Amino acid sequence: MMRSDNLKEAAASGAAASASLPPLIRARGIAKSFSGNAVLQSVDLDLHAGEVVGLLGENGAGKSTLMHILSGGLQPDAGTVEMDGAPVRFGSVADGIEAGVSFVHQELSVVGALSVAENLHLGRMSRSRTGLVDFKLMEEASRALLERVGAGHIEPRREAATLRAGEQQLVEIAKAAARKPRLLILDEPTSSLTPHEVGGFFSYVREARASGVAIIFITHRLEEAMALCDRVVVLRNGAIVSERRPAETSRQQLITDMTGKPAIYEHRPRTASDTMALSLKGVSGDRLLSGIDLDVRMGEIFGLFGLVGAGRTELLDLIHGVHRPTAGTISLFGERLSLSDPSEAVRAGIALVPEGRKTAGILPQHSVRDNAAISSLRRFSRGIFSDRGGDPRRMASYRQSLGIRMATDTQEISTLSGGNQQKVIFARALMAEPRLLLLDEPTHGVDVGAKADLYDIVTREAEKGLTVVIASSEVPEILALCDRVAVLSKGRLAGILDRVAMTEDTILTMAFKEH
Ligand SMILES: Nc1ncnc2c1ncn2[C@@H]1O[C@H](COP(=O)(O)OP(=O)(O)OP(=O)(O)O)[C@@H](O)[C@H]1O
Repeated sequence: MMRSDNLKEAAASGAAASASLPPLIRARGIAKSFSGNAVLQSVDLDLHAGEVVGLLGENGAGKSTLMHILSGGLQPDAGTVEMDGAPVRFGSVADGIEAGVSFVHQELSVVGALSVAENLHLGRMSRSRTGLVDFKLMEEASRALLERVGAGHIEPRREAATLRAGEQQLVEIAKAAARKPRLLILDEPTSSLTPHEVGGFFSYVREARASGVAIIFITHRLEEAMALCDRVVVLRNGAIVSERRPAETSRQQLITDMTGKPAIYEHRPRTASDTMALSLKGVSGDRLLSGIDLDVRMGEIFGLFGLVGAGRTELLDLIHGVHRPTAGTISLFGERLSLSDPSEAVRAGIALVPEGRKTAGILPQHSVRDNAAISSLRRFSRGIFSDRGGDPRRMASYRQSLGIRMATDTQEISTLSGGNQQKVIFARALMAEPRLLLLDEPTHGVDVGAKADLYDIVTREAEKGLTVVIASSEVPEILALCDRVAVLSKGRLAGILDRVAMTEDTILTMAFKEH
């Protein structure tokens, strides 16, 4: 196992106050394989009370697997775990929780039909003296919990299904906080939070650290890891390759630790085609959008930026036929679109990579191959699995170019790491050979190296004539990829910036202007 020199020193000083005590968690020689595939190889990790440790690594590096082992959801093939110096072996997640280990997963699991308060109290409903569930008490406790994690704006009575992904994430964090854990594991907790929510969440983590909780923060956002963590551990191919302190390292160094090479993607300018691909005239609809005019040329990569609630996803939904516009017209290559559902969009040559994997229509019980084949098959036939093989050669080529990590494409998609599932969804959209590709936050959960690969592929497809519209809340993504950007604000078009005018400043100023 490779380890950097500053490693042990950093680990030891992570919690100087508790230096004389054994670490809260000491994991030694942790190994795990799936069907003969080694995912973790002899991992050693110490975690001290009162420190925030960032866990970084490429998609499929083994981060979630290691966390499942520490929290009792998986058993290691080899290795030991000690807690406060005594050996422990959690037989289940419940055992882990009992011992004070709480794991907030990447995939959300709130129960949509229940209220926020009920979700927060699942399995531990407050009861009055008469034995009835005391909703008032539950709501008050929920309000306090939500406020603690920076989610005071969420009303406890709200039905959980009506919450945004980011709000659901905060409810999950509040639920974990309620268990008063000693070790809190957070797997990509900020991927769908607004910048404001990230601020509130950071305050909670700092407060938890001050009260002695050990926190593991898994993220693909290196800036956040650098801002929040006392120590950053990098996992590569199932082994720890570095442990560093944020103040003594750089973004580039961490990327190199993760991938073995620096990942830099620069926008490649292209000459605009004369052919109009997508044209929106006075489009209103989906309750929020009003009077949108846009023209996107063939082969252009066109960004849609806006703060939460600006209408980015809603606009993509109108183009993709999820909803019909209440006014205005949408045309694709000069033909007016009148789509009544998304399957018609696929036949018209429009593919969408939707936001959020769970809602992205993956079939979790099915193989990667079946999942990748869905939309391309729909285009040519009406049955989903009429040819279950899809096009294995093209899938193999995307597997290679996107670096999709899996044992075989007959593997169930749900056994892939989160970021690799996202890449399969991306491959699926491209395999449909669309004329127009709609991307809604396409790189959530995708590691920095793979992001650069995805940008490169999108750019290469655009060079061949594919028209791309990408909604993103990440300004660096817009700047890396887009030829122009439309900024939305409260359902209206605040303005369009071309390449020369696009900077972080101009984009954000425009987005905030009418807010
Ligand atoms: N139940 C399983 N069966 C087979 N393979 C699995 C299973 N669970 C995980 N794997 C494999 O183990 C590897 C590591 O996955 P893991 O989820 O730990 O990665 P990760 O570092 O968390 O990635 P990401 O950043 O994409 O979330 C992946 O290649 C994944 O496909």
